[in-house]
Amino acid sequence: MFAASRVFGAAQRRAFSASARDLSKVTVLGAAGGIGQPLSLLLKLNPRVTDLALYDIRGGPGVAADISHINTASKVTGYEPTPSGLDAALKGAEIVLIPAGVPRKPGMTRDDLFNTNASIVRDLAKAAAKSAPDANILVISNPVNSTVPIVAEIFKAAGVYNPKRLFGVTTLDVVRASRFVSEIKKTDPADENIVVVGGHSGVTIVPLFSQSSHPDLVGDANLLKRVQFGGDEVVQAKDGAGSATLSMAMAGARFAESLLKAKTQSGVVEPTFVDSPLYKDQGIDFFASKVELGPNGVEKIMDVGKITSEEQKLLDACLADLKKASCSEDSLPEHAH
Ligand SMILES: NC(=O)C1=CN([C@@H]2O[C@H](COP(=O)(O)OP(=O)(O)OC[C@H]3O[C@@H](n4cnc5c(N)ncnc54)[C@H](O)[C@@H]3O)[C@@H](O)[C@H]2O)C=CC1
Ligand SMILES: O=C([O-])CC(=O)C(=O)O
Repeated sequence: MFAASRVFGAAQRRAFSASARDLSKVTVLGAAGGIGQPLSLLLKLNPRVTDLALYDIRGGPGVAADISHINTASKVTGYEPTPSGLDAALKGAEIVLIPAGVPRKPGMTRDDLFNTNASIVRDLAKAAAKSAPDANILVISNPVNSTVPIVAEIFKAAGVYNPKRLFGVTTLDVVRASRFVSEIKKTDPADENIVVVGGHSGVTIVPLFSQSSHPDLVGDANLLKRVQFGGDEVVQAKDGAGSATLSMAMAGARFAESLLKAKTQSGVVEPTFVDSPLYKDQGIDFFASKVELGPNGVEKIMDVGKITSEEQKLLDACLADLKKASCSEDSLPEHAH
């Protein structure tokens, strides 16, 4: 038997019993993909999820039929790739995860995905603005630094934008940084929680080791490169077969779990790429920093805090890059406006 109890600890199962009456519908758009399938699997194992809706332009019902046989309580439904299927998948969702879109191949940057993924995310955002305007929208599709602002624009155009409910999922950067540090320091990765701020590509990914229990790692060029270009490491190793999927599924499931937990618990904090006041005066509307989550989504956006001069240089490079990304939002496919 493969039970949720083997994956989730006793404390989580107790928390589940307390909140079992809460219905938590979670929708995955792009559920049959490399990320979508393991992400859906992990969500099926999460006792806080009561209703799992799986949508893809191909294969959603098949993945749903498969996952629905797992003996956890949640209901799993797969939807046909039609406008009404998409609307039904979204109706009543509390969380919508979006891993729909194409992944990188070696030699590509995340920005090279923009032309294809911007329109995919735009169309899904339009459907979400109509059928799940109050849901938390968790954007995984790359380039995250641009796809998140696209969702904001679509929700604004529909008159339903709530900045507290839109998140670019940068959790994989935190997961990687924590893992890489634990390898160097021979610690339990579960005890490491490295703060990563900025965005989700190359130099916009800024780990703040000075705020960890290993401040000596500031200036470790190899570690910094692994954190900033961890995605490329996987793209190269997969050699044309895509980018990170399994680690991303874990990271996406962790972020969804944090949001669900934050409905009933205070003090849940995750770095995430949100509509942020921190650098608006520099023309940067979206920025990832530590965010306290709550029942309404974003509860509190924290500033980057105390950092070293070396980290400040990394942050300056990040801000310059994010500023370029913001300026080029005018170059969204014209239909995104
Ligand atoms: N935020 C992050 O940290 C990470 C983001 N990613 C990004 O996630 C995205 C997905 O990656 P993979 O799952 O590996 O790709 P994949 O190609 O394996 O899966 C994508 C899925 O999206 C579906 N899809 C395409 N258009 C759709 C639409 N209009 N509606 C619904 N579904 C649609 C496809 O049918 C496919 O099943 C990529 O853009 C990738 O760059 C990947 C890793 C980490
Ligand atoms: O590198 C990619 O293209 C996928 C991604 O965002 C990551 O693994 O961090």
